Amino acid sequence: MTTVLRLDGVDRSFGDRQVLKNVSFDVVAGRMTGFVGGNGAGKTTTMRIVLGVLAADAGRVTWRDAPLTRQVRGRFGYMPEERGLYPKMSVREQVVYLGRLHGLTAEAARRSTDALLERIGLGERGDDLLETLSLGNQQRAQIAAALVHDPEVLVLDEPFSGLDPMAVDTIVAVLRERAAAGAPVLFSSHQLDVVERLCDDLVIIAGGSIRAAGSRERLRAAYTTPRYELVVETDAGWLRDQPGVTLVDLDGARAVFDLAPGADEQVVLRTALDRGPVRAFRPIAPSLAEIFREVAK
Ligand SMILES: Nc1ncnc2c1ncn2[C@@H]1O[C@H](COP(=O)(O)OP(=O)(O)OP(=O)(O)O)[C@@H](O)[C@H]1O
Repeated sequence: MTTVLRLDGVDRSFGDRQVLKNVSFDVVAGRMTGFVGGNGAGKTTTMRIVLGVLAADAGRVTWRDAPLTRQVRGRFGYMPEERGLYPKMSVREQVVYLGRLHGLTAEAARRSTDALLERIGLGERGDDLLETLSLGNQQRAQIAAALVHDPEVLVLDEPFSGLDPMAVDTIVAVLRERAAAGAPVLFSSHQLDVVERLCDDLVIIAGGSIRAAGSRERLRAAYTTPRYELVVETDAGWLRDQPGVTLVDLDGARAVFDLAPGADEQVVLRTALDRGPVRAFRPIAPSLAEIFREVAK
């Protein structure tokens, strides 16, 4: 897996308040990286530094092992937190304009804009002024603006906020296509369910420090105890006395429990079978919300 974008020891203060502390993480080619943190954790500040809108006090941001230049950043697709399309310009006109700014010919910019607007469900609204669109549709237009020049990497600040579930699905599909075609996507969000569905890699920030980073599977394995669901036919209360078992939830014949490191789930299953029929026995993957609570404490 090739790292394309790397942050290495980035610090940033505003006045005497340090809001980023030694921020380091990698964005890998072809993958979707979710950048997750609570309000004020430092996501926007980090993304602004990546895009060169803000300078870091210390540390480096590199692109394919070389310092990030203005020219390289020109090949980035950016959706800033403050958005920034013109309310009084038509959607198509300004997406074309942004494509031209990024070096596309007029013809290429028009073609790319029309295809994108169609793809994200704004085909019929292209000639409308941005300000006449609903907030969700304005957000779709912002996504089109970030994608028009077929960027090599996408850096998106809260791309899903304000979108209805159908719009989220559309945008998720478009971003997945881009990632699969080679353009990695770094996106911030505090909608953990969306991040969970979308990202391959996760970076969790809290209080300006990176608390965890890596593939979703690795983080799942590293930060949570193995959890299982067992459904039997009679009361499952006997689980309480099983070595290594901590009951999380017991509802008659259904139990959810954590298993201590080294304890064998097969032993629990065999004990259950000795006592009668087993209707279900399965590991439960921890949700991203649980991992987040665990590492952002
Ligand atoms: N220009 C600025 N001047 C002073 N403080 C700032 C500035 N920009 C950000 N901050 C502070 O830096 C901290 C990190 O803010 P940032 O916007 O990066 O967080 P965030 O993770 O994007 O939060 P949110 O999810 O609420 O947008 C916050 O405490 C914020 O108040």
